[in-house]
Amino acid sequence: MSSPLTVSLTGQALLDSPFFNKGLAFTKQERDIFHLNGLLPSSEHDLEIQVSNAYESIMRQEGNLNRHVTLRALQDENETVFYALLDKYLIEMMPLVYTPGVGEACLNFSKIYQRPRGLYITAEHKGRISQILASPDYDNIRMVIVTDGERILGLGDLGANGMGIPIGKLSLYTACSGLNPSYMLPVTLDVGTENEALLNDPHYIGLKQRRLRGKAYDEFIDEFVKAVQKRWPNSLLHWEDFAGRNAAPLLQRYRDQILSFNDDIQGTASIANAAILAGIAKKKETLSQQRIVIIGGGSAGCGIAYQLLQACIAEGLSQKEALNLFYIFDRPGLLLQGMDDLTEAQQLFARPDALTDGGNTDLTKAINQIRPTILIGVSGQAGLFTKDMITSMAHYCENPLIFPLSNPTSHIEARPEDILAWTKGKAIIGTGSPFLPIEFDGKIIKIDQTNNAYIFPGLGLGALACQAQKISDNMLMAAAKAVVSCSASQEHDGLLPPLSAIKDVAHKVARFVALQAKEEGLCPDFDETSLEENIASLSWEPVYRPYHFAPKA
Ligand SMILES: O=C([O-])CC(=O)C(=O)O
Ligand SMILES: [Mg+2]
Repeated sequence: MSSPLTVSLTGQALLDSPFFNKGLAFTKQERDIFHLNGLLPSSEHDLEIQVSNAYESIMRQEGNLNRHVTLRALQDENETVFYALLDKYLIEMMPLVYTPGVGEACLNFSKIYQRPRGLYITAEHKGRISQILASPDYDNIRMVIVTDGERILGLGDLGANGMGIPIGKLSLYTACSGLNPSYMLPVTLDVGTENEALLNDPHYIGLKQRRLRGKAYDEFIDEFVKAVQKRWPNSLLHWEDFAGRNAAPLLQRYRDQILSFNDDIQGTASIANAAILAGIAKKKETLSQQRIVIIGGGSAGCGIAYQLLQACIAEGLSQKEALNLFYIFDRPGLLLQGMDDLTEAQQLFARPDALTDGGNTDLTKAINQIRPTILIGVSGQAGLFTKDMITSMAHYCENPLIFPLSNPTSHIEARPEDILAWTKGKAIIGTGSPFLPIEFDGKIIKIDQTNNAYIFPGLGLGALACQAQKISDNMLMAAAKAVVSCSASQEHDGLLPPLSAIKDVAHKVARFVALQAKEEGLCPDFDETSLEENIASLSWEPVYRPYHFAPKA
């Protein structure tokens, strides 16, 4: 039996606490001690029955959105049942809690909003952020997941409705790595929105003003980061779904000041890197033999390019030789040196020479000239990979690696069944959102969900467990290598380990990340023999522990 927990809540307040509530699983004795008599029907149910009831009530709902709402209501009622359910049915529940279900939830967030969870810090709270964080409810926080809602998946600016994302990511931290949910805080920085539909929607829950920009935005973010650092000096700040224009500058500004990472830039890059390294190993090739086209030069696209560039350099290429392998396309077409308004990240990859014959802006023409071996989509634009593009790619490359990574499913650049048909089953495919295996030519082909969910749970756990001062590029590379090594040790045909192994992956990622931090001198107080103990102290299991009552001190 697990060790007892001291609890000071009683009566309705105990039933209203999702972390402590056991619902019908409170024993007769607990019902006496915690003043629950009369508040619950007589029957005592165990966790197994509660999970099976919850599963049925979710599956009874029609469609992802209703199922997401039912799951979220369960999370707000009883976190033990919620996480025990995720444990048992992770493969079925992940697309509801996470992409694509969470995308639909964010689009409808104002309408499905039920109970508060996490913090909404708005532009009106400027000057008072520390006060908001000061509540004793947040004494144990070790992980803050923050968004400003400007680039929610591939859906764009959803303002405060983007809160679904940090909540969903937090759920996966616990489901995949076991991090204690009471140590995590989802935060939305509501600095306004440019989304006209939301500004005009009477149901919208967020601040109805245009986004803070420039100095006002920077000052607001700075107040928030400093308040987080002061309140929780040993915490990790996870940046999520900021627009390209802010994501990279914020990461650069703060990555050496506070333990932090940007999941869209670094987590997505790390998993794309893992899948690509596994893919080229399968083809018995090296990175230097690749030509890499990335469609979408935002945070994810440049992040992927940057980490692959490091991998090429580690393989022995000079920076110049390595840069020559990359072609990034964004709204103006192929990124070229001298273009106006390139971000710093884009400038590094801007090419010296244009393509000929319209290839700069016509993707099929570009494919014919570049003859890429790897095509990555992080554009957020559904259907951008056309049949012409993909058949051209397969014409020049026997087994092209094709990764339409945009989320949710409705925004994918091409559906895997089409890519398989257009390439006669030759393409090696990874997607950002989940797809069922596809039957092609009598064979069942697994589609790897190349999603940062393979990386961030273990990365966060590992960085906290070794008390890293910051997250280095090599720690992200170590995370990718951990995934590749899990994949190599499993019997399967895909590039990535099966999703069913995601917990083992998270623990291996955590170990690789912590050891890499140690090697780089980024965690001077950490002794690797205490890694498992440190991980255990951050972890939690969805089981009921016996409760002892003690009044609040
Ligand atoms: O949330 C996901 O599924 C992956 C991700 O970070 C994004 O698409 O922004
Ligand atoms: Mg994201």
